[in-house]
Amino acid sequence: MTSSISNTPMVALTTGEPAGVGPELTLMLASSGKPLPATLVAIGDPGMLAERAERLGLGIEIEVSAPGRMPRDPRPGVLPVWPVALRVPSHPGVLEPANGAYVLETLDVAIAACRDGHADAMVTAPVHKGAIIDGGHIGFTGHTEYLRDACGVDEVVMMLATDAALHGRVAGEPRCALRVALATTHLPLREVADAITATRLERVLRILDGDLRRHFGIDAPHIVVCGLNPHAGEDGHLGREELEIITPTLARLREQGLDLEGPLPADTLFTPRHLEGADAVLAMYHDQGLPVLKYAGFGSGANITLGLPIVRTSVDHGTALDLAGKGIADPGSLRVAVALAAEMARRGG
Ligand SMILES: NC(=O)C1=CN([C@@H]2O[C@H](COP(=O)(O)OP(=O)(O)OC[C@H]3O[C@@H](n4cnc5c(N)ncnc54)[C@H](O)[C@@H]3O)[C@@H](O)[C@H]2O)C=CC1
Ligand SMILES: NCC(=O)COP(=O)(O)O
Repeated sequence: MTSSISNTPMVALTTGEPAGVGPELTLMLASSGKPLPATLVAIGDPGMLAERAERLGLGIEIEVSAPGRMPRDPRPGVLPVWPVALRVPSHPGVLEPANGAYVLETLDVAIAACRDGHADAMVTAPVHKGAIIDGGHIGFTGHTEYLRDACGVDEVVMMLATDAALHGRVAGEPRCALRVALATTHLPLREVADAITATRLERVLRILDGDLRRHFGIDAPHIVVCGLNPHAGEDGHLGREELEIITPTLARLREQGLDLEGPLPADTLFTPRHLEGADAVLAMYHDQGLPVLKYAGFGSGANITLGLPIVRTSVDHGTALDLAGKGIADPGSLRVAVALAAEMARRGG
């Protein structure tokens, strides 16, 4: 048992799709010389990581440890790695679906470490959903849903936040401080409306309210909720989900003490007047909320899975295959995700 929350939290960092930027961002972070508020252990193929470090001229030594164990004396310039073997060799920018099983194994190692108390939190570098599915893992849609199932909970909530919004409520927060949670995650747009049920919305809002208190120290979160349809349905003329599902669910939860506003038309919700005083926005679907978030702070935000019994954060971007192996991808979001995971772990997970 190596986790020591009273000192520096121990963060297990999965290195993600091996053909993407995850391995090099991990190495860049570990070799930057800038202090991190966590002790890092990377999970991935040690040979691949050593090869990428050499390719990019990053002066960092890979030190293999047995999963769950840390070197007694973590040293600068040395990255501890819990090894998982690639299934086939990996080259930057070239997807190999056979490595889907490798990627999922790195997640399993991190989840087990968090559950067994060997790590205080997990941070994930990006995976390529298509490659994992093409590798035969048909039901895979993303870390969020994989973690939900692996941790045996009914519902989780994906929330992304810009850096300024990550550390609790700050007086005079800049306008770009945004937390955006999603009522639905990775599913075809065609299926979104059917997925917006009263049961799902109620679970999502309870998790969001509870985890804003637990992880972000916000006592009475004010949550602003988007409508699903244009103009929030225009009184039923442009869709009935607001009248039949969203409005009644919000009313029921308000009676139980949640501080909810909406449903508001999503096109004008993301303006200063509505965002002022909002602790989070609940968007109905992925591309309703995330483009705004990424416009406000791409590269310096983080993705948090709410509703889990463990702490998991991630980057705000994907595998960036076009940049892989070139050493030009920005490690900013990974740094923010590690710092946030450490902060959440210190708050008690
Ligand atoms: N947390 C995760 O595992 C995530 C995984 N993905 C996956 O990534 C794959 C590619 O998705 P895309 O939609 O193409 O998004 P992407 O984020 O990989 O790329 C979009 C654009 O942003 C740029 N970009 C991404 N990360 C960057 C960084 N660190 N520094 C500088 N520029 C960066 C890319 O070069 C590209 O121009 C998909 O399979 C998707 O499912 C996407 C988002 C999150
Ligand atoms: N766009 C965010 C995203 O796709 C992240 O998904 P996940 O793998 O963290 O579930």
